Amino acid sequence: MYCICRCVHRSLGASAASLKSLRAPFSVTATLARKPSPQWAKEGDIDQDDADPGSDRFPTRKGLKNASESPWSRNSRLRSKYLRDQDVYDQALDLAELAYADGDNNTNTWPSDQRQRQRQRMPRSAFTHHDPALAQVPNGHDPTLSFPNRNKRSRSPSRPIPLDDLFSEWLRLENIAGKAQSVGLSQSDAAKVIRAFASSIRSMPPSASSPLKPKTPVRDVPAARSTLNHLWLQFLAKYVPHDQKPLFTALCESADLRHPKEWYPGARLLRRQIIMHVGPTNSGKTHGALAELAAAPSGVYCGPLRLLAHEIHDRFTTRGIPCSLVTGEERREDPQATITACTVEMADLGREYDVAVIDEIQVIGDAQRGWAWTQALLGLRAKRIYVCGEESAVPLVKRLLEGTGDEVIVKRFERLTPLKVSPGVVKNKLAGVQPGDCVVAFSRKEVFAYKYLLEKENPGLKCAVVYGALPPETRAEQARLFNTHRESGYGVMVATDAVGMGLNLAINRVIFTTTRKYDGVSEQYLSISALKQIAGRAGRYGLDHGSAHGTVTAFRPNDLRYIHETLPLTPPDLTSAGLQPTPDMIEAFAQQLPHEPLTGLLEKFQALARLNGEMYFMCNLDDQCKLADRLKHLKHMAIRDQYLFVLAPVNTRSESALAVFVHIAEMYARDRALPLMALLLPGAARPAVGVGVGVDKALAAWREVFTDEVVQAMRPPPKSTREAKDERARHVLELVVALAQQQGEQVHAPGATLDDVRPSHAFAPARSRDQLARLEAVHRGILLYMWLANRFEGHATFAATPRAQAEWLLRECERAINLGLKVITESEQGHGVLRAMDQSQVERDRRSPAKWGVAGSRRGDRVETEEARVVIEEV
Ligand SMILES: Nc1ncnc2c1ncn2[C@@H]1O[C@H](COP(=O)(O)OP(=O)(O)OP(=O)(O)O)[C@@H](O)[C@H]1O
Repeated sequence: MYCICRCVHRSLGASAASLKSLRAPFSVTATLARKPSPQWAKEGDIDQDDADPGSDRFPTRKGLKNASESPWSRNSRLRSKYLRDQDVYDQALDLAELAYADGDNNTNTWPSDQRQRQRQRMPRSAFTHHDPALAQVPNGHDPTLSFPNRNKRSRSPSRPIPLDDLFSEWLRLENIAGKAQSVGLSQSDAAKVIRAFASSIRSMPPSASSPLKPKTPVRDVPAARSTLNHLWLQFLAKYVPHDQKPLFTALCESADLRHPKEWYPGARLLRRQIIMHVGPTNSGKTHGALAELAAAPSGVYCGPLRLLAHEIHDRFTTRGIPCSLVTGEERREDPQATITACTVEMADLGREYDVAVIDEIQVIGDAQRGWAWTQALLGLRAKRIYVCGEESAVPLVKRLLEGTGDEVIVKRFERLTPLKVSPGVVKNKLAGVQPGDCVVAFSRKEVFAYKYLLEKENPGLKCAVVYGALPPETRAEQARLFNTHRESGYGVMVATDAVGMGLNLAINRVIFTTTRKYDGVSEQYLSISALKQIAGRAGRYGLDHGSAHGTVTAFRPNDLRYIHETLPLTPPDLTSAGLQPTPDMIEAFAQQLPHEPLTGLLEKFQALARLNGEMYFMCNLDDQCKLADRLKHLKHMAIRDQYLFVLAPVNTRSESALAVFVHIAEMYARDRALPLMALLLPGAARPAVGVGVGVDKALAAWREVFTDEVVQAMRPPPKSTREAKDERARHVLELVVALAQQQGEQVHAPGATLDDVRPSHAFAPARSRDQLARLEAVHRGILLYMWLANRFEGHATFAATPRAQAEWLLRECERAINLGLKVITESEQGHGVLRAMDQSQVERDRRSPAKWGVAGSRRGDRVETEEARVVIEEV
């Protein structure tokens, strides 16, 4: 008891007033601490992902250093990684004791990365804003129960669960311990408050209207979660230091996200007709919606990818229907157009349309991007909205629109061509791959390894490739090569799961190299939805793929078995839609905490946000927090601007991408011009500008990439005219001049003439995989620059680069990537990668044979079971 009191005392810091106000409640919880309730505090209550505390994944919040700056940050936070076992509360106390004994009471750690990952428990790579390829349902029931590593959030909404289990899950998913700490409680105090809360829930008098009934399994899980959230905030308020209560209340009000329908009064004034086109892939649901859009006097298409927005834009314009294009990075306004093709985040909610199309609605449940679909669904001002996607979204969409007065009509579609699962694996493995096949792997490395091996094994065969890091335009070009393989020779497509959305491919057979994918934490089986989406690419209706149906198969029997069992299943219904705070909300929130850096604001907003948990979840703000952490030195940059910056699509796992991001932000904060070229000089995977690159160097650098050899190798495109070349040359000159001016130099260097840079290409084509990766990074850098330039149009930082110039550079970069893909010949390294993969796969399968329901072990491709042998012989 003495220990406990000492911990509490110390953790409360030096403030006597706070101590006074907190002593009473904590003496109660300290008593409770002797009667732990392990069921409610078992493994997983607190983040378990054990990572290096010094790594970027755990940004340390150092913005405010002492109690006089902010009482919210004065208490110590211990690393929750220690708190993983059964009795979180006792351990918390022990650790607090240890920490204070070490004098380590300034450890200020906020494991938001783990928290969110635990919360969503989904493959992060499956749906990032860089590569939103395939929907993994982060909520709802996953019936692939016979397979391990299934989504841990999965549970049938109708199956009652014990209150204890629900509570444990809620603690973990909502990171309740973290939330308690974010309002100023130390970790040990937070643990005690949680226990007191648990106790109060258990002893609550039964009420007919409450979904929480002591000792009774919970039936309505979403409602129960929502009730817990609500009660928890009320409960927590009691432990907030007295002088902080008004602030706490005001912050809670600013973070109230319970009524998103009311955010869009314009849409609420309309009585909209929502027509849901649902069905499997390749069922014509988008085709039908686009036909309605084409016939409408005005309208908008909202798609999940830049690639799709471009495709729809091209489709309309080639048919003579004027169409504007709006993506985060590009804007091509046609004054004649009444139709717009855009990415869903860019949907204009201020404009009225006759018809709108929202594609791939199931992404509404995505942990990162779901908010954009929620916003489009609730906020679009269109008389008729066609909502296309999976059947799993129907119940959620209906619930979201209840009470809006909108009419919801559901039209169901069937696949236009049958999809068959092959009875056996691919005969002769790599040698058995034929033109029209799409080989699916799950990393860029594997894609190139398979490309190399397939081309080696099958002389004369060429492989097109598609993976997430490729620019959309390059993916489209690779798709074109594959679709015209009789002329181009690119008979086989090797792709990651990025192939699952947005490309019209004449695939006859999809071959899975594996059905497991690393999700950033561990290897998981593909979800039903992801499997269907990829497999469904086979047998595309209307394209000549050489068969009346599509086929799906695998190289390995285990994978084929998974496909056989999983493909007929129905994806679980989505249970909630994503929400994300708007810049206005963050700004209002920030006004109450004027000294708090953006990272802290985002963390606190998440901690205090109130949502209707029956229908909504808060989108993952991990990446935004990471980016915000990188901007914390820019103290004079307005919070709103910082927030807009951190919403930009940046690969937070790439240090060079982060460096480019920070560099642009620094230039912005100082109101300094930053021509795009300054980011792109050779060797400037990191920003080069500001380190004394002069005109001579710049010109030399340009000459380096415009070598005769490169120009010869690239050959001007057939359509290239003298004027086109001159235009390019002018761009180059302008860029050089802009760079020179930015360096405060005059342009007097010899060589600054049109002739010198004609015919010119900005980038040399990649000749190796590393060079290709560099070009891909440059491409992402250009896109980031364009994205920010669009948000901060007219600002001095971006004014130095006209949009046309940026687009030209983008196209040039894509050109170099496209050419690179044609000339790269892989080394033996590829073989090594694949062999290693193969071995580890075999090893894994051997270690866990029973999980398949396959009784037997594997040797290479042979499965030693009667059943499997039959399968193989059937081939
Ligand atoms: N009525 C039709 N006439 C001609 N082609 C059609 C028709 N309906 C669909 N298609 C073609 O069939 C293919 C699949 O259609 P669509 O893209 O609408 O399917 P989907 O169900 O939206 O599938 P996915 O989500 O995979 O794109 C497209 O190439 C489309 O052009």
